Amino acid sequence: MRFTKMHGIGNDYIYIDCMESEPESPDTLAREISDRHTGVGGDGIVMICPSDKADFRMRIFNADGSEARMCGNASRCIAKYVIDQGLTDRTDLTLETLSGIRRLMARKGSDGKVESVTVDMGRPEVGVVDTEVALPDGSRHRLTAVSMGNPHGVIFTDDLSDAMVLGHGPELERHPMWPDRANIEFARTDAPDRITMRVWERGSGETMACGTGACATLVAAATNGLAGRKAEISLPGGRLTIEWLPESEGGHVMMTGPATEVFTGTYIRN
Ligand SMILES: N[C@@H](CCC[C@H](N)C(=O)O)C(=O)O
Repeated sequence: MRFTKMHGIGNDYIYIDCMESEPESPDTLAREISDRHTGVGGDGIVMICPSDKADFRMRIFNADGSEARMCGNASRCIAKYVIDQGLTDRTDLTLETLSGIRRLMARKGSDGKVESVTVDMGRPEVGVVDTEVALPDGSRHRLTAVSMGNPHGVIFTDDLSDAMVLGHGPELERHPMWPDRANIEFARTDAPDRITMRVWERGSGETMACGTGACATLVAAATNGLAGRKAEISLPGGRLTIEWLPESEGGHVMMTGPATEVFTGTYIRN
């Protein structure tokens, strides 16, 4: 099976061109091929498929085989893939996801390849705001729930240590407050337009970046009065610019960041 390894600020997936056919059991494939010791290694797989509603369709599976409804970093990488591979000659595209249709606007660099992409991530849905969650170890965390088409719990804290992220992320992901687990963001507001965060992703563990997570964090920060509606979000793998447009302009969240191809290869399924 041919694949392309790509990443969006370190959030790495194995991209499979499914314009002709889809692999069997993509959930099992995602678990096998994402393994960093016995597979290619990645945070999951992304399938680029034809669509009858948009220019292309995305399916994304986390490293544990669960299918996700949306992925910000993969949306940018798909724009790069389909444009650089000549599957389209347009740079303003639509992408069907399980959470609806998203608009991708790509910019090319001097080498003619896509360098950065802005994604219209749609309207966020804010759930509980600044609610206390208690864990069995006695720790208490205040979180704000935001859906960016997938579920996020954002915790504002100055403690971005491993003890916090790796120690509490797994339990918070599976807290009974979520019907279907959630992605957990640990964020510190450095200024009204600058936020630093780490993310514990549902189904993949800590990743270098999460596009939907960065959007959810900006929305949670603005909702809690901790930031304005536009900020640069720094993640372990790099930076994204996130803007939550005013209600008068539709209230959508716009995400801008790079997309990078790493290598291509052939995976032999046993
Ligand atoms: N890394 C992604 C989100 C991937 C899916 C997520 N783990 C989920 O299960 O919802 C991003 O860049 O948005």
